[in-house]
Amino acid sequence: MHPTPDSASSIGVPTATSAAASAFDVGLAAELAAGAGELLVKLRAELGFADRRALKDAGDRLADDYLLGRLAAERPGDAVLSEEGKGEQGRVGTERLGADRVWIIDPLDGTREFSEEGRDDWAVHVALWQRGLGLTAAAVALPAEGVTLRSDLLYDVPEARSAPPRIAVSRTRPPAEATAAAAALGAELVPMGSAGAKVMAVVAGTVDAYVHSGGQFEWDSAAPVGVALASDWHASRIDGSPLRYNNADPYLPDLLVCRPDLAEPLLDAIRGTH
Ligand SMILES: Nc1ncnc2c1ncn2[C@@H]1O[C@H](COP(=O)(O)O)[C@@H](OP(=O)(O)O)[C@H]1O
Ligand SMILES: [Mg+2]
Repeated sequence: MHPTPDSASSIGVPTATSAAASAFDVGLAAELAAGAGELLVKLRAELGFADRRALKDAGDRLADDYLLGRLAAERPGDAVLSEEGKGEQGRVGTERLGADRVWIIDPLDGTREFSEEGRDDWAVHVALWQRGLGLTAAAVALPAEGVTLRSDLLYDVPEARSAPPRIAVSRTRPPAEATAAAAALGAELVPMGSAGAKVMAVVAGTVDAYVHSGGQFEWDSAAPVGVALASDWHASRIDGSPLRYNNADPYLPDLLVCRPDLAEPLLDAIRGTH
């Protein structure tokens, strides 16, 4: 049973998810991501953009407190890995390493863009990792667009376009691999903030690929990758190996998310740069 997509807040159509995925977990992921997103939209309106540092800090704190509070209430037996969390719930925590169910959350991805007036490339990530199964539920809210993408909805891979491919990259640190891959494929680079916003631009068909390297953590990609994989988009490390989550060290420095037909050409081009 899948929730009916609400046309105002969701795109995509219901999809068959793996038997391991619980509709309740995906529903919670989407509710929490959208709920944190609403708080962040209000905060932006209240604080304004005069003090960007204060806005970023307040946003991180507000969304993290909300998500940790709701997860503690709704799923008290589960562990959490959060960018903002501290101690057992943060990057230095070890409790999650023995847990069977771990929520991997990025309360505010694209913090820089969140603090810039008029930008909508920022996101809230909520994913569930389960031992032996990997990512089984995921939601990415794009609050400034009023959209939440989720792993129980299908985001169809469109027909290949005849136009040159478009590759999303970090606005502030576009990796050399992406520049080289773009040159090899005659592709155009599209600078954008937030890992979540970039992966969602891929599954929405706005761009054809997202290439990142040079540093990132599990929370930056878990929920976006969970959404993309559930709809059969390609997601891997840039050497083609699988993305693995809930590692002792959550550093996960690179990824490629793209249309399946572009995976091999892009991986070949990236390999050529190494
Ligand atoms: N070299 C790096 N090291 C650590 N984190 C990085 C990184 N490059 C990008 N990221 C993180 O990945 C997210 C997307 O970055 P970008 O917009 O540059 O593509 C941001 O998450 P946060 O906004 O949650 O910190 C950013 O901090
Ligand atoms: Mg992030």
